[in-house]
Amino acid sequence: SQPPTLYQQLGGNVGISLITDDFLVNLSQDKRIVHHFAQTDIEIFRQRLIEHLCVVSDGGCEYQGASMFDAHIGLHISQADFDAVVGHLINALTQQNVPIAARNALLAKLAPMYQDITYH
Ligand code: HEM
Repeated sequence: SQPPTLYQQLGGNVGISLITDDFLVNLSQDKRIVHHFAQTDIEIFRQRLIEHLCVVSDGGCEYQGASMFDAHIGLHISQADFDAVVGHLINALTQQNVPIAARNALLAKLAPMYQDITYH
C-alpha cells in the first residue's frame, strides 16, 4: 500500500525506455538542435539517458555516464536549446500517457539542471 514511486509512475524500465525512444525521435526531427548530436553514438547515448532518468526518478539504477556539468562542457548550450530539449521530453511523456502529476514531478527534478547544462 505504499504510494507508487516516480520510477513506477513512469512505467519502470519499460516505460522509461519507451519515453526515451520517443524523446530521441522528437530530438532527431528538430533542426535547431540535432546538429549537437552529429558525433553521438545514439545507442550508448540512449542507454545513458535511460539510466539517468531511472536515477532521477529514484529507480535504484546505476548511472554510468558523466555528470551533467561534464557531459555538456564546451557545447555552448543556450537556454533556448534547453527549453527545446525539455519540450521534446514533455512531448515524449505525453505520447507515453504519463499522468500529468508524474510528468510535472519529473520536470521539477530536471529543470534545476539547466545551471549545469547551459552556457559553458
Ligand atoms: C534536462 C536537460 C538534459 C538532460 C537531463 C541531459 C542528459 C544527458 C545525459 C544523461 C547525457 C549522457 C552523458 C554521458 O554519456 O556521459 C547527455 C549528453 C549530451 N547532451 Fe544532454 N541533457 C540535457 C540537455 C541537453 C541539451 C539542451 C543539449 C543540447 C541541445 C544536450 C546535448 C547533449 C550532448 C551533445 C551530449 C553528448 C552526447 C554524446 O555522447 O555524444 N543536452 N545529456
